[in-house]
Amino acid sequence: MLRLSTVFVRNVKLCSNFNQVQLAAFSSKAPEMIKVEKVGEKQNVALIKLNRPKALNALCAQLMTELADALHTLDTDKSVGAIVITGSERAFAAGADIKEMTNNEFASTFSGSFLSNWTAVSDVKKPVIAAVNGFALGGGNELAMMCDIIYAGEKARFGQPEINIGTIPGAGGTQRWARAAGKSFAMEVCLTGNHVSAQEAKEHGIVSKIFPADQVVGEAVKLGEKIAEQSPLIVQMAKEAVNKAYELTLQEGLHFERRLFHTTFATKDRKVNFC
Ligand SMILES: CCCCCCC[C@H](O)CC(=O)SCCNC(=O)CCNC(=O)[C@H](O)C(C)(C)COP(=O)([O-])OP(=O)([O-])OC[C@H]1O[C@@H](n2cnc3c(N)ncnc32)[C@H](O)[C@@H]1OP(=O)([O-])[O-]
Repeated sequence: MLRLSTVFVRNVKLCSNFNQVQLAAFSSKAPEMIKVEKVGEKQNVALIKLNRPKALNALCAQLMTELADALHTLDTDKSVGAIVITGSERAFAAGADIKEMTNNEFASTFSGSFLSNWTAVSDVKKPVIAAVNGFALGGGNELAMMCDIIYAGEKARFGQPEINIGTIPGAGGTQRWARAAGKSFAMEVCLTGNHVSAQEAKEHGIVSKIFPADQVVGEAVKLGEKIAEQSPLIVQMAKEAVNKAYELTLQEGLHFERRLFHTTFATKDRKVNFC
């Protein structure tokens, strides 16, 4: 069995070690590991590009802090109706940064707040679209699956290779694969570490559409623009209702949906578009 440290030596010359205390300093600085811009005809879609090309966008603490900060800012920016997260054509993200985890020990990891900001994507109220090219592995795949919609390039490779380095997915891989693709395929992905092609990912409900690599981001932005034309309030309700399907029983979910549907009749947004 490979140990994290062994894999690191074989595979990784990576970002310097950041500890959790140092991270607070990053939030006041301009981001270095992501690029954020407003795109689309009306500049109402935010495009976040993961930008650590030499490490295949491995998700180190600094990058995840910058991503969480950017998402928080964009979620409260009224000019933004949807957010697209992408990487490069070679890699969306090759996983959590293995070097940073090399010296982690059980007690400090368990009792501390190790990578606690990883859930930031799933806390965003606005729609988040992942535009995936190349490798989306480990935490990279989990990051994509935290998004609401995944568009993939023809050569995208998804997977949970954690098993190869003696650990398991830690940011939702076992749960989200099982819910989207069912037990059998989820087991195959998590127990073998095998890569999953874009086509297979689409067949198993992880990806909604596949495009040539150079069109994925553009198509994701177009989708973002289409969503951004809708009422932000109603979009938020629709997103929340769909997400409840993962949390509630069918009866509870149907009840939740009905109540939100009733609530839309109290909004100006419905009157403008309906009458
Ligand atoms: C709240 C809870 C939060 C929990 C969060 C985490 C949970 C998560 O589930 C755990 C993980 O993701 S575990 C991780 C799961 N992921 C994996 O196990 C995937 C590990 N990576 C690979 O298997 C291979 O790199 C690929 C097959 C992706 C590409 O192969 P290729 O085309 O032959 O390219 P190459 O030459 O190999 O790499 C190019 C450069 O990128 C570098 N780098 C790459 N990945 C890195 C990483 N994760 N890290 C750092 N660096 C990484 C690599 O070192 C090299 O840099 P160098 O300076 O030149 O040495």
